[in-house]
Amino acid sequence: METTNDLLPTVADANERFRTIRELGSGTYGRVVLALDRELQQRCALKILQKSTTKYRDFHREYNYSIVLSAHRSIINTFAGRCFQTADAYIIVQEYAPLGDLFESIPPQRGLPERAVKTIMKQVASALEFMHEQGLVHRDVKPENIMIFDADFRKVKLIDFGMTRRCGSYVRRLIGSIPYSPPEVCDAHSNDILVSSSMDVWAFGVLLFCSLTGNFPWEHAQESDVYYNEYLQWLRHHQMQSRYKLPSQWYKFSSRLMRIFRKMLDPDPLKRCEIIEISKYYDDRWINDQFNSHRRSSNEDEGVEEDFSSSGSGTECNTINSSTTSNTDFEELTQLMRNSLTGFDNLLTNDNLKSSSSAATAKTCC
Ligand SMILES: Nc1ncnc2c1ncn2[C@@H]1O[C@H](COP(=O)(O)OP(=O)(O)OP(=O)(O)O)[C@@H](O)[C@H]1O
Repeated sequence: METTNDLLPTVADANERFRTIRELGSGTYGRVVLALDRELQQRCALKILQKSTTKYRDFHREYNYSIVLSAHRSIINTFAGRCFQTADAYIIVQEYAPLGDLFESIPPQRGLPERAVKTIMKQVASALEFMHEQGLVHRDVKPENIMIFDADFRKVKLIDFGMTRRCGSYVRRLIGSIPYSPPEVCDAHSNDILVSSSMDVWAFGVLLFCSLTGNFPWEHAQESDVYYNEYLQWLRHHQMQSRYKLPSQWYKFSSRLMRIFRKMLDPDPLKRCEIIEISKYYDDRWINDQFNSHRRSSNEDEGVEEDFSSSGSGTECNTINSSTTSNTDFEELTQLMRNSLTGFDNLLTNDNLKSSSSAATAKTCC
């Protein structure tokens, strides 16, 4: 029998201790509010998981992982002693991130400057590496789950351990996928999917692309997706050492960055690199100079790039500007995903969704 009173103190009136200030976000399983802890006179984030929609087992798992992982400097701090439950909900009390999440900071169709992305990715990679060392897989790496604490991105933290599972365990296949889902999840035939840290590596690669471009590389990592298929064709030719035109949405990246993309975004999970691999690339230039809209000078030396001038059957390479590089619109698609997370009723009333194939896929994670 499940018991709910062994883990958290039950509070009759949460308002006695916490004053709600405003809603910070909502997701599949609950909502997050900014509150003032009256006792400590400190602002904090309350993640409210309704008992009607959250099994005790799921809350218990997320709570425990959140506490254990708090030890890492790039993972959100969960205050074990302050969490509580009411008659209706479990409340996880966490430190408040004043600058919101990374999604809100990425300029759509433009992306963040290379330097900022490197600063962010170093921290996210370190957090994921820590998780993987503990034998845990996050399974929901995306910009909405990376919180920002300062304008220079020197302090960012990973949140949301609701999907986290032990490496080597099995999870039920979900219907649909999101752009961060790896191909083995998108294409899963069996009902049970083996959890592996390589899932996070794939999502990290997509996150890297999104942060640098403000676009998604594809909507789904499936051959039926034209952008994914283009990437796949290019990758296959590259592996056979034959020349093939790099799809235009990858055109701005240096050959070094394309190398790490190939290692992280390998369709075969067994061939994917570890998260730590990225650390070998921080000193390299990631964006080709002529495409770097954030650069100050245009006349710096360039590395030798691959495939740019070769002919092939891939998409025509376009000059980089906001319209030609946009494949899957980052802002629209992520907004669709966010809207969908607020409830299925909203999905049906949102005009945007009616014309988008992502509607049915938006409710799931990798
Ligand atoms: N500590 C925090 N400080 C500030 N905002 C936060 C904090 N935690 C969460 N949020 C906001 O609330 C949103 C949802 O949080 P969270 O991902 O934990 O909920 P969820 O229900 O698990 O969401 P999802 O279904 O998307 O995984 C985040 O994207 C973020 O914008």
